[in-house]
Amino acid sequence: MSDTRNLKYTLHTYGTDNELQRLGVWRWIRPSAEQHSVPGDPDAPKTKYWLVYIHGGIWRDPRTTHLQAKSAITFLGAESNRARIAGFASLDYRLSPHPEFPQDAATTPPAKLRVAKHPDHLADVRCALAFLRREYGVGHGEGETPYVLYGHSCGATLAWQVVMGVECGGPVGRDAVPMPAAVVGFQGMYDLVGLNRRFKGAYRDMIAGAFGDDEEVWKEVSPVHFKGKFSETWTGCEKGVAVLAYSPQDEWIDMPEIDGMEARLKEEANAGIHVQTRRDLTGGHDEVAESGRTVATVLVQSIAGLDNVARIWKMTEELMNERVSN
Ligand SMILES: N[C@@H](CC(=O)c1ccccc1NC=O)C(=O)O
Repeated sequence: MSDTRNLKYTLHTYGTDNELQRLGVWRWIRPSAEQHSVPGDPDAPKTKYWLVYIHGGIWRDPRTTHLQAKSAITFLGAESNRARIAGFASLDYRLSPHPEFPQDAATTPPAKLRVAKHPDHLADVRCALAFLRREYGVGHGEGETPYVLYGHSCGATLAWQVVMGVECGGPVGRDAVPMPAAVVGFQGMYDLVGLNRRFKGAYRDMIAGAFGDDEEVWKEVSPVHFKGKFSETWTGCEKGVAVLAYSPQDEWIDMPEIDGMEARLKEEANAGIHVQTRRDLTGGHDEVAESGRTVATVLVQSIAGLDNVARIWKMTEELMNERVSN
């Protein structure tokens, strides 16, 4: 099953200030053949998706890079998946300082310095997504290829912040950032204040390293406390899915983190937000991200979730048309 021979990897830079303003793309080597069609199933879904990853590392860990996506990509890079996956991308973004990896600002070239502060991380993620839209046609508009945005830990936070439209200035306007078809969070951080409180302040320094000391800011950027409406900021959400994937063996992120996000999203169930929650993954916090099999399985299920939503829309439209013609 594991195979990247069918894929060609390209490293792109989407910014010039820092070496982490880069992203990896894996595309099928042979030009896209006709879609496979499943014999006998006229309703077989035909949509292809890009899969776009945002890694975690609590906004600061230089050991985690876009290459973390590789293990799942090797599982999904089998020729048979060409029919459903348009390509893979994985983003790096500027990081905040990490106390175990100090840098000397006097001697380190600026492009290598890890001194990002919120909203730098998010501004980079948005630039990267706008880059994918320009260069690869990834997006939610007419003629664009839809994508699944998946993230691990703070990567899941960043994915939701894209959807929330958290203010971050930066060079990319809101309209340039394509909205995903699905948002998939693995071991996600959704409530920075609540998480830190439940862990008795253990995360204070890590979160402050990225967001500063003001807990009001932490709250503002936390998807659980989003004051707006996901159903309004997430263009196309009624045809999309939100997936919360969680392994209870996580030593860093507890179940209430998932419960809180699920409850927040379900507040908007009637406004078109479709939530799928899995609490049965296995492995510790980082193990989930490193397990290509686990990540790949959830991504395949997310695409199946999108297919279900598409099928329901199609049935509804057919029923409506019948009514009109009767
Ligand atoms: N390995 C990371 C720790 C880390 O990634 C982390 C720790 C606690 C809760 C969430 C984490 N990662 C989220 O992106 C570090 O040492 O900075």
